[in-house]
Amino acid sequence: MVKSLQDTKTLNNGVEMPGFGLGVFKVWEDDEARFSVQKAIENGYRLIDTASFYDNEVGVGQGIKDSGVSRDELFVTTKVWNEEQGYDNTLRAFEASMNRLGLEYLDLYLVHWPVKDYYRDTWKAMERLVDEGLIRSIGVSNFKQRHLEHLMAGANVKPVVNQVEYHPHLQQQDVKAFCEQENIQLEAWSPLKQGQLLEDETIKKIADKHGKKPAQIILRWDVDMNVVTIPKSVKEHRIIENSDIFDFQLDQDDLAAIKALNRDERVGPDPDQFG
Ligand SMILES: NC(=O)C1=CN([C@@H]2O[C@H](COP(=O)(O)OP(=O)(O)OC[C@H]3O[C@@H](n4cnc5c(N)ncnc54)[C@H](OP(=O)(O)O)[C@@H]3O)[C@@H](O)[C@H]2O)C=CC1
Ligand SMILES: O=C1CO[C@H](CO)[C@@H](O)[C@@H]1O
Repeated sequence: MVKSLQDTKTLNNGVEMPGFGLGVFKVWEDDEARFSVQKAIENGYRLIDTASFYDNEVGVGQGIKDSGVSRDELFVTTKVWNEEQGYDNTLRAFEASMNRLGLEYLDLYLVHWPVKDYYRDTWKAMERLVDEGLIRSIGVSNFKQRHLEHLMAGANVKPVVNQVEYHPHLQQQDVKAFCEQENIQLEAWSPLKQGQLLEDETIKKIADKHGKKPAQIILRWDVDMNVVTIPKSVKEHRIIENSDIFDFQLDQDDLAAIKALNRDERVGPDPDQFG
């Protein structure tokens, strides 16, 4: 169980991954990405989640350097975008991401979406990059059980993480259970449903009960569900607020009330549309 911002999960390859981090989707300006990343790290975050699609890897890399925290204390994730998939393309995309980030090695590289006919070749390239010592761990994002099974049937390396849309309105019971069975760490994207869950009456009531903010209730729930979470904010006070979730506990009534909020409702695409 993660009990502090710095606590880690042990992945299926033995690597330690922070249980909580910063996401930077829609932080389109490098200066803003640089600021958020620097502030997050200064305030104790150790996991940063970007993607080549977010077009801010340069800013993320600068924020990491500005923070002054040593590279081996940080856990940096980026992702290979859909148009970059396939064996040779992935090798090229990885090199380009690393040049933008200005890093010598990457902690976690994810297949961003299970693009039909490509993701197995993408994976082969990622396995090669692990062999070459350029990436510590590889994983996937937006994979359903059938995608994971298909990938693993032809893989030498098992994915360590599956990063999926996950929040009280989309509790992903099936994929969560499969990942738990396979020892693949689930990671939540859009944990706040891009802000849409912050006005939910049930969440607000639980927040009032604990003297916390709605975002903190949702993020604490992620931690309790054993799901790594990466809320995005570009505001320092929210970056701090989002991580201030380790001084209280949700009780059984809270957990039951949040469980009942599930509607299987997405804010992003359904992975089925990629094949
Ligand atoms: N693998 C994938 O396909 C995907 C991965 N992701 C990853 O997941 C991360 C998180 O998801 P994301 O889509 O950004 O959405 P989130 O669910 O993290 O919500 C972010 C929104 O909530 C606001 N917010 C954050 N904290 C608070 C707070 N305490 N109080 C009020 N408002 C708040 C932010 O505004 P403000 O910045 O102004 O504070 C922003 O508008 C992404 O940044 C990205 O790294 C996201 C989508 C898809
Ligand atoms: O990472 C991402 C950001 O969000 C988009 C949709 O909301 C996703 O398509 C993309 O995977």
